[in-house]
Amino acid sequence: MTLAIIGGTGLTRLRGLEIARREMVHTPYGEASGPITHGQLYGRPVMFLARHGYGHTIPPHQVNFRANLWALQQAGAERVLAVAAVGGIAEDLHPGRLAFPDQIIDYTHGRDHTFFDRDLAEVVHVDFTHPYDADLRARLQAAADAAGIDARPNGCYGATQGPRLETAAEIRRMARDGCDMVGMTGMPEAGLARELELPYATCAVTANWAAGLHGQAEVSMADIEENLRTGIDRVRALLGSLIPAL
Ligand SMILES: CSC[C@H]1O[C@H](OP(=O)(O)O)[C@H](O)[C@@H]1O
Ligand code: HPA
Repeated sequence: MTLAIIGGTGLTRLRGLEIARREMVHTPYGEASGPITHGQLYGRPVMFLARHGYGHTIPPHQVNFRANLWALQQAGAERVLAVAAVGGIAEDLHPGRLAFPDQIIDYTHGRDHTFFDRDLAEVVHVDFTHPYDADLRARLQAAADAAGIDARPNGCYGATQGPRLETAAEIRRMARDGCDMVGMTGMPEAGLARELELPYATCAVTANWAAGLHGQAEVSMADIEENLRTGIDRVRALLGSLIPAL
């Protein structure tokens, strides 16, 4: 099963990927964030797409999620691993730690969030009780354990609209709602993957404490960049454990 990796903030290329070709897929939903890179990583076929573009120029609310997911499936992806930077809300989601969320709450608005809104013979409602693929999550956890990487095996991802960060009150509300982490791209990405029946899981990389937590006066972009360097190194190590075992 060919794995597609969607790289988020801090992961715009896959180190070690032996590139075979780049493919620009034109979709009925417009252009994806960029070409899909096909290649071999650890001896397995892998494709890669940078969610915000290869130069990180597309803000979260303007990502064409429909085109991205559609393009990956057209290009042959059979499962999708999303890498996503998040702010930690739960006490144990400290900067640098990885997590494999098992639930999601959608606080986004105005995004093109479904494939089922045109040329329908009938109205379609997909099941989304468990938004992330259990098998891929289990493989991620096994890979983390095998590589000695400390990762939270679950958690609820709260997807906000961005591009601004949240207020302290918004984060307190999200904590009351049960969110363990906050990011800006988890939805509609996860929902669209489900509509296409693409198994989908997220490796979240904690970049910062979410707004207002642990006495921080403001969220510092410099801290985020530094924490992401450590976090993304862990993601690369995780991929080195995950992919050969696929
Ligand atoms: C302050 S960084 C915010 C930026 O990082 C995350 O991107 P991604 O999910 O693609 O890794 C977050 O969603 C925001 O877009
Ligand atoms: O604190 C955050 N909020 C939303 N998205 C994020 N992505 C990284 N950190 C954050």
